Amino acid sequence: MALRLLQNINSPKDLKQLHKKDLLQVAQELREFIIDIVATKEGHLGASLGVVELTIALHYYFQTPQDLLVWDVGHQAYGHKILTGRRDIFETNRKLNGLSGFPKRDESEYDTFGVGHSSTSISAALGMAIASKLDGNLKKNHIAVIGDASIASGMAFEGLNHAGVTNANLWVILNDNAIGIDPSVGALKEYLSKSKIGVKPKQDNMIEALNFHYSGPIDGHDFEAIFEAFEKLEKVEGPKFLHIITKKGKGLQQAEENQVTYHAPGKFDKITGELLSKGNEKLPPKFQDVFGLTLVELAKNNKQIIGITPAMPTGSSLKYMMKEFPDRAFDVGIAEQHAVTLAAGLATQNKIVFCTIYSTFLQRAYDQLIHDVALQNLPVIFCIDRAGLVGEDGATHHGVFDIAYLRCIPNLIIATPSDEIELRNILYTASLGLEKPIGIRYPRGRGTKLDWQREFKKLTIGRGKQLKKGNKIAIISIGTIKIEVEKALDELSHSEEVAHYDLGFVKPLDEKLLTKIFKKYETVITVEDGVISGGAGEAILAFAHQNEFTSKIITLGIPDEFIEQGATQELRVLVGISAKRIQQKIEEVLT
Ligand SMILES: Cc1ncc(C[n+]2csc(CCOP(=O)(O)OP(=O)(O)O)c2C)c(N)n1
Ligand SMILES: CC(=O)[C@@H](O)[C@H](O)COP(=O)(O)O
Ligand SMILES: [Mg+2]
Repeated sequence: MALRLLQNINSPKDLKQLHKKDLLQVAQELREFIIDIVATKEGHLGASLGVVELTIALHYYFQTPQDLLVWDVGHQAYGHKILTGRRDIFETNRKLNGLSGFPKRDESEYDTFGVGHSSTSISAALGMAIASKLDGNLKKNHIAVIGDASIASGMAFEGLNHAGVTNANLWVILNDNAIGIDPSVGALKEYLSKSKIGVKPKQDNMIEALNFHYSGPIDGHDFEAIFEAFEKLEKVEGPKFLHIITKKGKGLQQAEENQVTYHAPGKFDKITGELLSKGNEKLPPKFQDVFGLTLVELAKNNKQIIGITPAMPTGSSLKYMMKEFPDRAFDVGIAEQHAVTLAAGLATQNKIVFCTIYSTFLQRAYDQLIHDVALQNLPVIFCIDRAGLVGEDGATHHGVFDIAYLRCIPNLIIATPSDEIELRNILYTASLGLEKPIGIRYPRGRGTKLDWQREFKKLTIGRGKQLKKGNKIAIISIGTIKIEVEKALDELSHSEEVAHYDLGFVKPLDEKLLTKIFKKYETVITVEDGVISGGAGEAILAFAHQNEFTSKIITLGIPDEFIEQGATQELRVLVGISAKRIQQKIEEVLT
């Protein structure tokens, strides 16, 4: 690919040397460059393709990095990274020790705010704008770029609400492509689509009602229209709002036509756009599909069952229930707090609610979990997806805090199924009706069992089990990290000395089983794919201490630091919970 212009753009300064008429060529080259790299290195595609013109226009018109640009979520910031000095290392995007897939303050002065979770941009940019004002810096622009799905989140509205009563030099640019990862939902989406086609009378403009100077909607792929809007809004004081319409996936036909798939498509042919993933028929299922398909099975037999996802129907596989039972399965948009309290409300009316949320996004709804669910002991079933290390999304997305942040909440059961069968059985058990809320955590990706659709078995809450006998050391694994322990034991020369237990539940702990273990073994090693501080291993340590057991206890898990991006397996090696590292630890103890 010839990068006639792009190859000479090492910073926005270089971009500004070009004539406006050259920007179309830059846009074409930038698109090709993004497609070229994402086709082989993988990552988020559609969102960055959709904002190519906007990205170029922002860096051409404004004085970045003095003017502060905040990307919401940041999955659309690939063009921004490439134009701000990271073109030649962009192929390391999302790889171990490479560029982060999201803007990150440590990485570049152009990355003004670390992102990954959505809907933070307006608050962050407003904070910067207020600080500039206090410092007497009245010329500085502060620009939040936010998508139509992200702006529907409560947090974005909190930011708009505040900004509207300030005179801050804040720009909010709404990149409206009518889709999140899945199609956008809700009344705001309807409002936006009406304003696009001019059905809404001007006086009904809700953004103007919030005291913003509003401009739009305009074609976000048209440089002239963008510059004209920038010039117009620059003249007014106080918060400004520009509504642009773009197409997600713009420039790659397949990505434009299949926007859900091409949000993050994996490897694909850069010319045809054809996906390169092989047929999946012979592979074990994804945990998400075990969840989603099992839920459909359960919902068929029980009309009280309801499903909820905040904005991740495809990722979580709730899409299966949404298709089969559209009246009982809800995508509520990027609204984790609402999702949890909605679940609580439904549970007060005796509905059996399965609320599926990525572990990292459940952090958003912590108070709702405590105040609305646990405190009232409402038996909501939280299906905590993407638990553990998630790989290339990195520090913003790893689901490593959940055990620690859930363990301290009274009433809450924490289940850590160790494979697909256990997941299926705990979903079934929960559907029969529990007296308390439960969090069921499982990881991103596939399990190991092709024959997972076995007959349901009711589990006893709080019961762990022995998987392998041994006489010297006991390994207790928590959840699906069991597989790494099994591999470690397979390759161990003195494996008869090592027993293996599956904890099953972090809360309540299987005290009977733990008592047996501590009475028998000199050394106990716990292995989890969550943080050590406050994790399951520490729960076991506390149990041993309280009961005056004297075995040596070694806790393996995520150390007290943020883990960056990389392949999940690479990261497991790094933190010491891969099969090899567990084996080394056992050998250390045995010698
Ligand atoms: C708090 C939170 N919930 C969910 C997500 C997952 N997520 C990432 S991007 C995205 C959709 C964003 O859509 P939009 O804001 O319209 O941007 P677009 O992808 O269309 O550019 C979602 C749901 C997230 N990053 N953060
Ligand atoms: C940017 C973002 O938050 C999502 O696109 C996330 O990367 C999805 O993760 P999964 O690929 O695990 O569904
Ligand atoms: Mg969108």
